[in-house]
Amino acid sequence: MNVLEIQDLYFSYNRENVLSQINLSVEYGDYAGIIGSNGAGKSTLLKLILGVLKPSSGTIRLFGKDGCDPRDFRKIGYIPQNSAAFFGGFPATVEEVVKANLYSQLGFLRLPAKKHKVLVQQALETVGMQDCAKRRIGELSGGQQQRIMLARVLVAQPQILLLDEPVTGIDAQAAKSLYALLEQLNAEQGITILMVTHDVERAFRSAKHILHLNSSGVLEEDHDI
Ligand SMILES: Nc1ncnc2c1ncn2[C@@H]1O[C@H](COP(=O)(O)OP(=O)(O)OP(=O)(O)O)[C@@H](O)[C@H]1O
Repeated sequence: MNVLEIQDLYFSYNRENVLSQINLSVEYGDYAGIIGSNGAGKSTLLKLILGVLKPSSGTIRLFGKDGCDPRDFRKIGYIPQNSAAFFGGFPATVEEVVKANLYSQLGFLRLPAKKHKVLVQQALETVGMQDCAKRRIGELSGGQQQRIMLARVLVAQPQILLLDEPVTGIDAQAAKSLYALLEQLNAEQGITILMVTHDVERAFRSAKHILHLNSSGVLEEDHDI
């Protein structure tokens, strides 16, 4: 069964055509990587899936429904490009950053209950960062911050992760262990992953399949490295 189904999608900003005739199916439990050169339209494709942008033509079905239903937002764990740099500037602790993503369960004025604290603790354990819960996020390394970004979305127990360049700006060792973590989340928790990356070599090793968005804005299955 497909979590995401895109048919005949075209998209342009103003008059400039960015994506052409995109067809994509992502099954529950899949781990797919999207590669492509700078400006090919990878981030744009994620924004269309999220419903932030509207297709010029074609259809996007997510969780079996047309478009992105706001009630389904909590089923999506989206990590935008450079989000660690954004959150790294917050004067907040790691657990505060993670807990803030429970907003849909907490409401504005309610204090977190024991179960919310447990969810935060579990999310931090999943990414191996439980010992840093009380530290300021800005004090952590780029690789550690990226793990916190992952914990921040995992705390809401998403069904699909949409990751935009998750290893940008982190060293080779941290990138390797982040990929290992993604593989584990996919294999052991069945979380579906759709990841945009420039890290072609490691993405081929980590993801179950790779799609290439070419410079004409067409998406095709890629079997080469
Ligand atoms: N808000 C916008 N308004 C107009 N054009 C835009 C806008 N955002 C992106 N573009 C253009 O759309 C094209 C695709 O951009 P996008 O960011 O999706 O590419 P990308 O494949 O993610 O690139 P990168 O690998 O560099 O992150 C680029 O030519 C870009 O200049």
